[in-house]
Amino acid sequence: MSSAMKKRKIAVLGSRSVGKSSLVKQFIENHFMDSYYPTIESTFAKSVVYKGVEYDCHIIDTAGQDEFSPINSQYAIGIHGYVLVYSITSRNSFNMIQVVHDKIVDFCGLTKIPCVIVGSKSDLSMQRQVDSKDGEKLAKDNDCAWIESSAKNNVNVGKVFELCLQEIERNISPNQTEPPAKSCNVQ
Ligand SMILES: Nc1nc2c(ncn2[C@@H]2O[C@H](COP(=O)(O)OP(=O)(O)OP(=O)(O)O)[C@@H](O)[C@H]2O)c(=O)[nH]1
Repeated sequence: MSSAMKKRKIAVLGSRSVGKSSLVKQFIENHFMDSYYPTIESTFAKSVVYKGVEYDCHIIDTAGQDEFSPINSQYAIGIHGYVLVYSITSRNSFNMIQVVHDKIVDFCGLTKIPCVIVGSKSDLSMQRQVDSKDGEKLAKDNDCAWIESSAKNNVNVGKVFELCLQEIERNISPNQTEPPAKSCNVQ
């Protein structure tokens, strides 16, 4: 890996069982499993070329959050961008997105975080509980990108991480390498 490569740390958050690990595994390892193993936390690395620039991406797959989960400083400090995942089959998981988003924003004392909101399991349209329009509106209200994806069918998986890099670059000034949350004052 060239040292000139830009390092970008991305945290994947959202409720339990929405498909965070499946999304990351499909992106990194190009495979999907129907079985479910709850995640504690894993980090993956992959170099991604976006708009002709090579990025050394470190992706942190987190344990699922609920409304009572505190936002770990690990998910706030040193993170360049966020992938916030809900399942289109779970209204509760959709409602959690605003909660998690606001916790990060509060924790870091920022008004905006580089973020893509992802409606996962788009192949399960018969069980849909969240309209695409609701997803789009939530993203617009929070000035985030939005997309629906299926890790199972490998639909829009690469696009999720491209959008995240796009949001990061939109927020970062040229040559700046430190994430905005560096100023976050936590021991
Ligand atoms: N049909 C379908 N099922 C999916 C998809 N993505 C994940 N799943 C299934 O949903 C379940 C949970 O997926 P995980 O990727 O483990 O979910 P997670 O969000 O990482 O779960 P935690 O580790 O508990 O936070 C598994 O049984 C997956 O096979 C998808 O795109 N389509």
